[in-house]
Amino acid sequence: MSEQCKTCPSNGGCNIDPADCGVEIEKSLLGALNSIRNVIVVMSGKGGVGKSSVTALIASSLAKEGYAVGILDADITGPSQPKAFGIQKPQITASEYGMTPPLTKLGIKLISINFFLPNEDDPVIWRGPLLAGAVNQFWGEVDWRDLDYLVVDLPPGTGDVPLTVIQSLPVNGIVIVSSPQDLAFMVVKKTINMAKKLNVPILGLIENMSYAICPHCGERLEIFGTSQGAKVANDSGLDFLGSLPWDTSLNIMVDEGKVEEYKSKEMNAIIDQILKKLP
Ligand SMILES: Nc1ncnc2c1ncn2[C@@H]1O[C@H](COP(=O)(O)OP(=O)(O)OP(=O)(O)O)[C@@H](O)[C@H]1O
Repeated sequence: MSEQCKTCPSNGGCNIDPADCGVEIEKSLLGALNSIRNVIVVMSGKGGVGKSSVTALIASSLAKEGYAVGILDADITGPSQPKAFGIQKPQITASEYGMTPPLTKLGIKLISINFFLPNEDDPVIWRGPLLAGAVNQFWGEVDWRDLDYLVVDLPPGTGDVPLTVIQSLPVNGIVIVSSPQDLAFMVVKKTINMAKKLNVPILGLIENMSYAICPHCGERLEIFGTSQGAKVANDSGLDFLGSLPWDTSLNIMVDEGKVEEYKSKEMNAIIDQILKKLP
């Protein structure tokens, strides 16, 4: 493996000739022009509660408010941001200031390990230190320039990558995402305790898939069990940022790469709260 491949996030896992890939960059200038005002980390205790979708919605809502926004997809083994935003196989260019992140339709700067894999469905089978190394490179070797908000999508749980991000990035606030299942709340408490132990401010809890609205009668149905978000937040001394409904149109938009087009009054109310905490 060439020296250049060793410092690349794909870690030699692609087939591109190092002479053609454009990521050989002078270390000293990497990230030198970056000025990131707020780093928001989105965590969940358990997989599948909608953390990546919520990350995409937070970033999209902030971009719609006119802020300069980036997304660091730190869910290295299960990256889903490229699909949600419909960015597949972008040509990544680089300058002496680092890799230039591709832009979404709203102009959100997005970086994800998927951009460096030969095929988007290739698995990333790395141990903790390599995963953590990729995240550090995405932070320090991407040419983010001026951002009002960098939203970080973490893998679920409290493993190596969440620990690396929380300990090595200047995190301004954590958003915790859960869903109404008992198990999800049991594990979400572990996440809350981890953030508390590491002394990083928690912006609050969002309960996703909290309920569904019957398309026929408009009744609010608690399909995943009784909503517990407000109670768990209250018991843990956290602010409850709000609930998001199960909404098939969100599911479809994420699948079609059009998450930026999703409109939600519930999300708008959540963003208002986040902006009050991190203006
Ligand atoms: N509120 C919602 N309404 C409808 N579908 C949703 C909602 N939230 C998430 N989904 C869908 O549920 C699936 C899982 O969501 P997502 O990938 O965001 O979860 P995750 O917690 O990030 O998962 P992972 O642990 O694998 O990273 C996706 O297909 C997504 O479109």
